[in-house]
Amino acid sequence: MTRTSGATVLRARGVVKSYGPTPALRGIDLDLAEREILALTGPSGSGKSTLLHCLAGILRPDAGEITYGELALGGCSEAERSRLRRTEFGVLFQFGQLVEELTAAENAALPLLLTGRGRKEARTAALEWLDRLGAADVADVRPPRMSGGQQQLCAAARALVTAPRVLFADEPTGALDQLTGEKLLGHLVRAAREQGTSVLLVTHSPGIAAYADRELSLYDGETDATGLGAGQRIGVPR
Ligand SMILES: Nc1ncnc2c1ncn2[C@@H]1O[C@H](COP(=O)(O)OP(=O)(O)OP(=O)(O)O)[C@@H](O)[C@H]1O
Repeated sequence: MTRTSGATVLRARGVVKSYGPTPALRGIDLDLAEREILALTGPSGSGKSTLLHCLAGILRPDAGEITYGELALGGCSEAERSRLRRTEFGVLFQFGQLVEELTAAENAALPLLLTGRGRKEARTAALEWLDRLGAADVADVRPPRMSGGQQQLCAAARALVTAPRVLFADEPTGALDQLTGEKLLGHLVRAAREQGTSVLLVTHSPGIAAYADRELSLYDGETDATGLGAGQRIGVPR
């Protein structure tokens, strides 16, 4: 059992988002605590990815408020939101979206190079992260020669190399077989806990959600009838 500190790092209130006539989120409230790993679950089309994109500052909600610490994302310019994603947030998607021409170590070092760190420092940090995530053996391999699991480990190293306060992971194991997926999650969760990163984890899989401290379920753009996810109703955080 892992205790969170309780301080809220990311807060959503009344978040609404539609795509043209299609409502995706109908007024979501959510709190992510420091060091917490929160699983966002629910059926296909329930709004999980849309919510993750809003919380990460990638999409702008139509209504409602999202705050990161004291900072209201709605009041930030695009440039400020990009800076947040480079420095405070990490993102990991179903397909790692690695640069094929670069090795695993070069891919993992990219976020540090983009924030102006030196090549040597960035490479050292990238190698450390690949090692922590169990992918040191592919450090000098390019993505086309890696397995799907190795590619996701490399993408996870890239997402964590800046020591983000929040990691947004959207179905990070969705393209992997169950065993490889659970191995990736095990590494990811341990690494996040070690450095105190909060994680918002979108998943369809109960096996993967079990790695989280708490679960929030979405149905048709809303949290369930009580306004609390299944995990909250049964008294999680575990
Ligand atoms: N770019 C888009 N344009 C139009 N409608 C969209 C777009 N993205 C999502 N939607 C719609 O918004 C709703 C929520 O979709 P979203 O992808 O957020 O759900 P999800 O729970 O993440 O689904 P899945 O588990 O299948 O990824 C769905 O009705 C979906 O069809």
